[in-house]
Amino acid sequence: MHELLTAEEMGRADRITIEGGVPGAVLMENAGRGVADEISARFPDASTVALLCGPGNNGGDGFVAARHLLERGYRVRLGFDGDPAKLPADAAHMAARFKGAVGPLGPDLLADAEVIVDGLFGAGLARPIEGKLAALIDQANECGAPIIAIDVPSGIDGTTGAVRGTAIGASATVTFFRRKSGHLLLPGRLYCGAVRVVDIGIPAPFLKPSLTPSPMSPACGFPRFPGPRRRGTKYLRGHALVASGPMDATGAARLAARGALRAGAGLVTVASPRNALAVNAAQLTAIMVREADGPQGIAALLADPRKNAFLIGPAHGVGEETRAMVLVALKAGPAVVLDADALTSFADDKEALFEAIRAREAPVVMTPHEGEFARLFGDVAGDSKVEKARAAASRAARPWCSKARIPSRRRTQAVIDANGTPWLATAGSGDVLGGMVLGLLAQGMSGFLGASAAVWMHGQAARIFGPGLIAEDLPEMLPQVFRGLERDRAQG
Ligand SMILES: NC(=O)C1=CN([C@@H]2O[C@H](COP(=O)(O)OP(=O)(O)OC[C@H]3O[C@@H](n4cnc5c(N)ncnc54)[C@H](OP(=O)(O)O)[C@@H]3O)[C@@H](O)[C@H]2O)[C@@H](O)CC1
Ligand SMILES: Nc1ncnc2c1ncn2[C@@H]1O[C@H](COP(=O)(O)OP(=O)(O)O)[C@@H](O)[C@H]1O
Ligand SMILES: [K+]
Repeated sequence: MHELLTAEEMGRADRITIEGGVPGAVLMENAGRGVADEISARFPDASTVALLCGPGNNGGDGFVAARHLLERGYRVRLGFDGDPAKLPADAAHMAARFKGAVGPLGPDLLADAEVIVDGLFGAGLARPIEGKLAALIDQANECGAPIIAIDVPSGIDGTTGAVRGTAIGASATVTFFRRKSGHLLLPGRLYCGAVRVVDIGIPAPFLKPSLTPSPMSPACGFPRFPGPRRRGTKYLRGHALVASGPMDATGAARLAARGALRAGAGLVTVASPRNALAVNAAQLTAIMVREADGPQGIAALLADPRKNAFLIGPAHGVGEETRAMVLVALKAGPAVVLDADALTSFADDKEALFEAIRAREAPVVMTPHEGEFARLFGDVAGDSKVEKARAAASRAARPWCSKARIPSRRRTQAVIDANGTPWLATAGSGDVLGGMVLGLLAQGMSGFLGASAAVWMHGQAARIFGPGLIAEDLPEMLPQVFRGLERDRAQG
């Protein structure tokens, strides 16, 4: 299951199911029982469970879970402060069916809890949590007992992943029907723990996956992942070209070039300014070096149609020359990856970049980090990163990639990466990512799939290496990433 839903889409799924004849109380019963099942499976030996129930249907799920836990022999401490008469109908029904004691929502609930169930707020979170409930959330987080969140940790926006006021830090989250985008987007992802999806009886045909983002995984298109052909040559695996910065800033291009080579490009060349030729040549072996000064130099190299993918930006320098080189490349035939300085160089002339992108057919992938994104697309509207990314993509009207979120030209396709690790927060890791995208485009992958696959592989490489990672390590982990993919494919 790869689809993700926004809170609004989930509400629509509920409504359509209920209108189709499945009572809301049945959905809530299934949801709450799913939560109780998760507690039973995870904590078979616990005796005391505290349930925090809020004023909406998330609280209703809590009442259902409490009833099942009571029946299974757990000692249940349920906190609910509201007026039962003001609960939504299904939640009120479930509150009436719960026969255990109900106490106030306060720190006493947590005193001897071995497990805490968070049913304060789910999809209906409408504003920042404040006052007494915010304090209770902080106390729950600090008390040391594991917390199981119902649907989404209270305080996390299920669509954007933003923290509203404060938020429950869950060990696990039990959600219903499908994961929501807020389970994957940062910072939400860090508050969810393991996310388990429970089937509550919403029929799958409701889904129009084209309207939803997807968590990125090999199943999102890796069956079309390129590899060498049995009787192929290196020329059939593409020739990637990377523009080097000046003499004192060449490392980024070499990192990217190594990423492209390890990602499988048949040939990789660093296009180097004359004054940096010796530095580059002294540090490259399988990767070639060619002289290319300014836009004419790049145009001359790209006149060879076998050079089918070009990356510019990492440590390239911001200014008129970089701008001119980007425009030359966009006029030529290869797939183009724009990163870092290649993007910043257009901060004051964005439309020139977008026009040049719109005027070409071959793929363009942009890999801005947050700062670079803001320089080019700071004024785009949208509540979530996904919406902002989609708005930006439609402005440039091309597939693009923004570290960890990749929408395409078609508004319908968006992917959120869930594979990255904080070990990637190291100088030059983004340069390697740009090179990996380049290497996949050189092998003929589309902009969208190439960028998606590269971001996933980048995270996977970092996971395999683990602690102590530096950018140079990333390309060297790719053989293991490929082996893992082969293994998964062989095992079906
Ligand atoms: N629909 C279905 O069939 C199914 C739904 N299911 C479950 O329902 C959940 C969604 O339920 P929901 O829509 O009732 O919203 P929920 O998250 O309980 O909160 C709304 C309440 O909180 C209040 N409130 C909001 N923010 C607040 C704040 N900061 N501080 C204080 N108060 C705040 C808000 O007040 P208001 O904004 O109206 O003043 C309102 O009273 C969903 O996550 C899933 O668990 C499952 O059972 C499957 C079947
Ligand atoms: N804490 C983190 N968790 C997951 N991924 C991260 C984290 N920090 C950085 N990354 C990833 O590392 C890369 C850093 O890119 P960037 O900032 O452009 O680095 P550089 O310019 O040094 O090459 C991006 O792909 C980003 O998503
Ligand atoms: K919750």
